[in-house]
Amino acid sequence: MTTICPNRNTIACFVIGMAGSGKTTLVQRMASELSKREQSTYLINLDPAVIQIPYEPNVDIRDTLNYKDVQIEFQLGPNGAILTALNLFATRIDQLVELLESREEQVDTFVVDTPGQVEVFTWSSSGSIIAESIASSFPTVLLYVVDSPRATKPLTFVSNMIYACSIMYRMQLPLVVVLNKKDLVSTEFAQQWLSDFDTFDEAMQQLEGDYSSNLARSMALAMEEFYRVISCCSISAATGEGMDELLNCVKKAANEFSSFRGEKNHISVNEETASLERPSQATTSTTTIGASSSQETSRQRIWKKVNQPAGQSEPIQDAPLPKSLETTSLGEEENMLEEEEEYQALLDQFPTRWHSTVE
Ligand SMILES: Nc1nc2c(ncn2[C@@H]2O[C@H](COP(=O)(O)OP(=O)(O)OP(=O)(O)O)[C@@H](O)[C@H]2O)c(=O)[nH]1
Repeated sequence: MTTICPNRNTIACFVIGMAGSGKTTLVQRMASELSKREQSTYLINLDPAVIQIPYEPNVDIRDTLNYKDVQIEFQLGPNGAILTALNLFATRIDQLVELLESREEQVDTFVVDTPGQVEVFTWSSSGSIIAESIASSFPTVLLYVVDSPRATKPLTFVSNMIYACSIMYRMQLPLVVVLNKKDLVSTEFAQQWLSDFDTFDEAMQQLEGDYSSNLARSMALAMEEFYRVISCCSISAATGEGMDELLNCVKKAANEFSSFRGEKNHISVNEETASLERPSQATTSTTTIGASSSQETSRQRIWKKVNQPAGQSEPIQDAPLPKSLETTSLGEEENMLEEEEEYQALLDQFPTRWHSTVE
């Protein structure tokens, strides 16, 4: 018996949060702070719609596909195009994981920047697939970035916390709440509201009588357990203040991930091989992880997930697969090859160019 990832030292951090909260600035800051500590980072941009980023990503979704082309090709609005771009990217997640595994020796932290439309990543099947696939190989942590000046309003604060809580439960990964922009506003208010309901209640009393204030108070009360288990830190991604605290929180969360997965993921060596196998090599494996059916390859599982309706976290067991992904007998090989080519042609509409500054 062995485990998938608990002993791996390279940590993966997904930086998520509302638009404008400072995710991209934080990714850049993490790279520079870790570099000062002689630790290397590997940066991944998953926002297909971003025009300019202030760091040089090692992997950039924009190299894989053109967001504008997706919008025109599938006649989609901006959010639909981001979602479709992520779906297409998710079909290649096994390549990404393989690439990250090949960089493991040189890299201390993978930092993943996500789209500003937070729900597009956190509530889509492709977002889960990408996060789960990386978490199946590396200790993975979610950094939920909060725009602190905006969160000074109690209602915005509690909405942010409910959102963070729902993301943690949906993605099943440890989460660190990062109160950003502390150079603009003291974040003490948030630390107090998180640790002491009475102080939050006092702030809410100023909105007394408002329907939403009563709701927010009861929600805050219900959230107390969540507040107890999450870790929280205050930083300024712009100035670098608080980064020591953040990096400590990341380490603790990664340890928590490792000990949790260490207990959960005791699976046989065959199963481990099957879960990480490249689709073309997956022919004789007879084991699988979790709820997936017994002879599924990783590509089959991904295909099912990408095609399942939004909001459905478990793969649909009988979701239609392209024939090329079904288990086939030797007699069907010719057909399979044809359909494999069709499938590949679909993917090849979007030129892939992984580039790496680590090399
Ligand atoms: N003062 C201050 N400004 C910050 C800080 N972090 C980010 N900003 C500013 O906030 C704005 C948004 O920052 P981004 O890093 O682009 O935020 P984002 O979450 O990646 O934005 P989207 O990609 O649109 O979701 C920029 O003008 C940043 O310069 C901070 O710690 N302090």
